[in-house]
Amino acid sequence: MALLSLSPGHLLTLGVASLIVYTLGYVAYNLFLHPLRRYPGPLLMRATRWAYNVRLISGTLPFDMLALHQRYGPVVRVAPDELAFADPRAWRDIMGHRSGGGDGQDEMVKSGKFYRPVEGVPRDIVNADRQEHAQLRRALAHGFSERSMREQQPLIKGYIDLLIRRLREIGERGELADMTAWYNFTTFDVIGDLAFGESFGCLQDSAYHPWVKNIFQLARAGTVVSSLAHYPILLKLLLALVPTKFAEEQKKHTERSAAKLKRRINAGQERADLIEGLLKRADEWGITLGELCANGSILIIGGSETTATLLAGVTYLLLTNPEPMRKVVAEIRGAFKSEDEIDFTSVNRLPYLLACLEEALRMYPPVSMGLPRVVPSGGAIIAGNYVPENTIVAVYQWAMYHNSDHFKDPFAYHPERWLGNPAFADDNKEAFQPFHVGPRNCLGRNLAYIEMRLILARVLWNFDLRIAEDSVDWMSKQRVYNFWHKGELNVSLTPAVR
Ligand code: HEM
Repeated sequence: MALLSLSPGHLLTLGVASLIVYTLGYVAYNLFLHPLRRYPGPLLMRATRWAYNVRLISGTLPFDMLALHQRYGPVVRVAPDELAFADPRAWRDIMGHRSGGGDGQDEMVKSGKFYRPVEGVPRDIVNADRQEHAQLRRALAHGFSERSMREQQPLIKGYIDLLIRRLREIGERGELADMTAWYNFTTFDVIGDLAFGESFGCLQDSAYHPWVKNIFQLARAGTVVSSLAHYPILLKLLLALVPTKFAEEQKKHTERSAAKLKRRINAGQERADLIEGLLKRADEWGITLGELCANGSILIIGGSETTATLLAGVTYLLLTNPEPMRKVVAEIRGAFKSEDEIDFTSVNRLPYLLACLEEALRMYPPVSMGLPRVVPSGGAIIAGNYVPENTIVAVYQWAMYHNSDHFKDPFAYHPERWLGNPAFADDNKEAFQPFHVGPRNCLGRNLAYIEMRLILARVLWNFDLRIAEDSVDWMSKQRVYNFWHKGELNVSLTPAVR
């Protein structure tokens, strides 16, 4: 009653005062009473999540993490309820099987704030809960078996042939090729075909398909959404403000995916691709078209941008490191008599090529961010530290791999470190997990290695590459909005003289 008799001015003052008192109380709790209060970190990050969010949205988070670990040590409190780890033991403790709650049984679950299911979109293998995940993983694993991959070889080779043809045409016209785009075209076409039964036509049209463009836009918007996911009211407000044009674009995206998948279903179950295993069980498990689409889409997102990023990264690192480039080119051109001999099996006999890829995965990990997990009830021991339940925990790959505690000369490109060179004997290889560990690690790891080896070997077999002036600092100027924001990697291509 007394409130009703207050003037609007008084009500506003009261509102502001309550907000200030609440905020001060919240900050004081986080700093002095919170179960994580003893963990080190910058004051602002320990007090509120905003300092973390600003870094996430501005694309500097993976790099800032290195500076934070250098200043505060291997465990840093990066938000009131979140810890970042730069201790190699954390990989298994966070991602591993039975990484243990109080009873030593519970695995950490993926943080719903980051792996937020989208309303109306069915869950997929990446954001499914534990039980559903195990089922999906079993069904999808079929498409990643060695036998399936052998059967997929002609399809993959066809797209690499087209890539080489397009690059040759560009070279003949004396133009520069943007390798960021060309690798994206190739890997999206390959995985599009393997997951949805048809390519995106990127190589054919020498252009990004709208489906692919949409994915890149969503990744950037995702940094804002996952920041606001910690404030449900603000997130609701943001989602209500999303322009209708954007919602329509999303609707079109879903319709395009469903249409593709229907064509794949009509082609029959017997096709050596990544979705075959799921299609075979669709009736038995009652899997809907929406669920099939969601899983097809996640295969494309997980399987193309990652591989293309690494290929662009290794190409840049070789272009800016002449000695490793000379060695890898000599290895590839010395190992074969003709291009036809470069296939799934023969590329495995190129150790220096593999070392170049590993070192690129270290310096430029496609998943550079920390993918957050939540500590189960009862808490857990992570890298020797007791961490209370409900804490968000993560390992940031870029920061881990540029940490001189684990890798000698971490900012320089040394493929030799992966070939037993004694100069790098003290490197801690356990720290290096670009595909993660445990039950939710990368299902496409073998496919990724095959694609990366084949594509790089074929490009370097065919062309001498030179970096264009405008791309010399390609890597150092990048930011990360979930994905690396890569920009053009322009190179000139001259046919190799053998
Ligand atoms: C260099 C290339 C690649 C890297 C660095 C990479 C890395 C990763 C990482 C770190 C995860 C764990 C994600 C998480 O914890 O949420 C993951 C999961 C996954 N990746 Fe990859 N990936 C690559 C290529 C591929 C390819 C070619 C495919 C094929 C489609 C693929 C399919 C998957 C799938 C299906 C999952 C989810 C597995 C599960 O939840 O059980 N990835 N990948």
